[in-house]
Amino acid sequence: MRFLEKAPAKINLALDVLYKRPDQYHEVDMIMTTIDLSDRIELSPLRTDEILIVSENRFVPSDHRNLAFQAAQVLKDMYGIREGVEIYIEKQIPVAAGLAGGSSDAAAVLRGLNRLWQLDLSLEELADIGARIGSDVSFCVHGGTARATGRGEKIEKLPAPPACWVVLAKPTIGVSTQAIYENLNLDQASHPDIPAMIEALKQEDYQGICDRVGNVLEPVTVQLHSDVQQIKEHMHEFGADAVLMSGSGPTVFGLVQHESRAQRIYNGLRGFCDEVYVVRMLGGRVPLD
Ligand SMILES: C[C@](O)(CO)[C@H](O)COP(=O)(O)OP(=O)(O)OC[C@H]1O[C@@H](n2ccc(N)nc2=O)[C@H](O)[C@@H]1O
Ligand SMILES: Nc1ncnc2c1ncn2[C@@H]1O[C@H](COP(=O)(O)OP(=O)(O)OP(=O)(O)O)[C@@H](O)[C@H]1O
Repeated sequence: MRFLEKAPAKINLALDVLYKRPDQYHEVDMIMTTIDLSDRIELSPLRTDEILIVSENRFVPSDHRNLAFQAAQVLKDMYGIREGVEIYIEKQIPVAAGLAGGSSDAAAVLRGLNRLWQLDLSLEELADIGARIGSDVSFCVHGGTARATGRGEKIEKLPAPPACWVVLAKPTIGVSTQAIYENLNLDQASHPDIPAMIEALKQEDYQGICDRVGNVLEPVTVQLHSDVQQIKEHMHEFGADAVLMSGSGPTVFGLVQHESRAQRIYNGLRGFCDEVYVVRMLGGRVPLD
């Protein structure tokens, strides 16, 4: 028997950093939402007691460095499971992009193994376990739209944004999340208004959401990689209603309400950027054109 799980990417509609903690992590306040760009995870029981990672994507590690491997290992250790599993990862989310691809794969493995191994854990319990693997994993266990605080592991559900299209453009550079946090100078940061963003979500106020997107990590990544700024400018030029870098980058997203506009931005950006995607915001409540 095989168990299938979808592992959707996330974007940060707002990302604020409050201070650096003694444990070297940063206290954050973020609004995250899942988008319709997903990896597919397939879990198959093995006769041998091992965790096997299979993926055709050459950037995906096939050993303990894979967050999906770590998710399976944590569950095995915690619950004394003496069964093996093959984890097949069909990768659609670009790697090291700021879209939480690895974290979402790990979250999908937690949800899937909870079923396969009949552990009967709640999403909250799985999210707590996920926090041991990475700061974005707890959010990815729940998906949807949420405020994430602490180092990212404290999750409060929020209403989904109004239906809209998301254009993603990833420059061909890799970004280390750790390096971006280390280069952040909080004295110079311009902080997004998180309560106002939450209010806009509650009011289903698309323009309000667009007006309030903000990411304190964006200037840090832009300083190191000028491509990110260029892509942002092109997205604005081609008519996006809001433009922001996701997470620690380097992927930039643009929001629009109409598919025709999304297509125009896509066509315009293809000239500058190899990896461009048009996807829907997940959990939108109004039918899209
Ligand atoms: C940038 C975001 O993706 C926004 O959603 C997250 O804050 C980062 O989440 P992540 O990639 O799951 O991060 P982790 O794997 O837990 O941490 C990677 C590194 O990022 C830095 N880090 C991460 C999260 C956080 N709240 N403060 C940090 O300073 C730490 O140096 C850490 O060693
Ligand atoms: N399942 C996985 N898929 C992709 N990369 C993985 C996975 N597990 C571990 N990695 C490693 O993690 C690194 C970061 O990849 P990932 O795609 O998760 O980054 P990201 O989207 O920037 O994450 P985040 O937004 O959570 O900071 C990669 O360079 C890769 O070596």
